[in-house]
Amino acid sequence: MKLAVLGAGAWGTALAVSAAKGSHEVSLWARDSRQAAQMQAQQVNPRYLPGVAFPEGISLESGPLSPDHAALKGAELIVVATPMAGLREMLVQLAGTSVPVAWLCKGFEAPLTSAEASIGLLGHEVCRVSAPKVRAGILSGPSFAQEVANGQPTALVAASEHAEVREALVAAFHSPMLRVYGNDDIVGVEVGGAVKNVLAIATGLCDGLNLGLNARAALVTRGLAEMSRLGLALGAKAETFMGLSGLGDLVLTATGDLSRNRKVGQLLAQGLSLEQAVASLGHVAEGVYSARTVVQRARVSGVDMPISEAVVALLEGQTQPAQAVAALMGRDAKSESH
Ligand SMILES: NC(=O)C1=CN([C@@H]2O[C@H](COP(=O)(O)OP(=O)(O)OC[C@H]3O[C@@H](n4cnc5c(N)ncnc54)[C@H](O)[C@@H]3O)[C@@H](O)[C@H]2O)C=CC1
Ligand SMILES: O=C(CO)COP(=O)(O)O
Repeated sequence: MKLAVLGAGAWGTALAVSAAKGSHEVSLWARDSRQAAQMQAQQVNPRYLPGVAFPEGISLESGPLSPDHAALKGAELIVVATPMAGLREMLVQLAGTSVPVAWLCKGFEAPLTSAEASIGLLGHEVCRVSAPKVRAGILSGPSFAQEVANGQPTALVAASEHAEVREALVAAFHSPMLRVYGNDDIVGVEVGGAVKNVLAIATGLCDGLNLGLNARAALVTRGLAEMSRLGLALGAKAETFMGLSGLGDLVLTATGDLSRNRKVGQLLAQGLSLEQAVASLGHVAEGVYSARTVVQRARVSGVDMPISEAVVALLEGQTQPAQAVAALMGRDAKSESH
């Protein structure tokens, strides 16, 4: 199969490597032509995935993306591997394609304007307005790029309302060490992937402040409850949150030290400013950019998300960690099912 992977960060590169090891032909597009040249020369991605040698079958591309770009020639599946901030721009270029398209980004797009009514969108909502005819989906689930690139066992979820997109993702990426499950609930899968990043900032803070393992388990569990409430309000199925992109990705990201979102929380706990924490990562931490929208969409839907609210207040400097903990612990007693 021939694939185009648009975006040569850690995750796009890891999946390109994984697919090429499965004897697929992969065009890996980097927006930075110097980065593409460096990868071509070294057969490794030194900036975003050092130490992982490219197998045969990966060709490097760059230059402004357009519908007739060489990277897309003959592709049977197009994978957008940019952060959420780049998704719309990519989809606009892909609006006329008849090839299945899937993105890897986990988050809400930032609101397009600063107007109060402007609200951030999930990937499938961005696609609905920017490339409505494209048959699209998302590949998500608990997966640190480094482990997938190492060939360590991983399970992903391919979510789309189109069977053809789910099947293309399975054909491209399912392999002996990478299981790809199908799911038609793209809303639930996208909400899971976006909200777990915000919750991982919370558990990173919790662990950085040495609040204890009980506190972390409480954040994960009550975080799952608020993720599910938002998902149901946006039209997701409840069972999706017990799956790979819900509980699975939440556990991985909230507890795994390879997580960039968790790292942001840990660095904030050490006293770094948000700007310092983000700058020290060298990679995107989508929870930082999605947190405000998670809370905004919850408010619009009448959904209570106290942990996400606390993360926003911390990120925006409106509260300090000790105050946030006191506010969460001081909430009225209530039934666990609410
Ligand atoms: N790294 C991981 O383990 C995983 C990442 N993801 C998701 O995949 C997406 C990409 O993450 P990574 O590859 O890890 O990020 P990264 O930070 O390693 O690399 C980001 C890449 O996107 C490019 N980029 C940044 N802004 C762009 C824009 N506006 N337009 C086009 N290209 C742009 C950068 O040049 C870079 O090549 C994120 O939404 C992330 O949440 C999902 C699963 C696993
Ligand atoms: O999505 C991920 C794991 O599934 C990666 O998480 P981070 O972006 O926090 O590193």
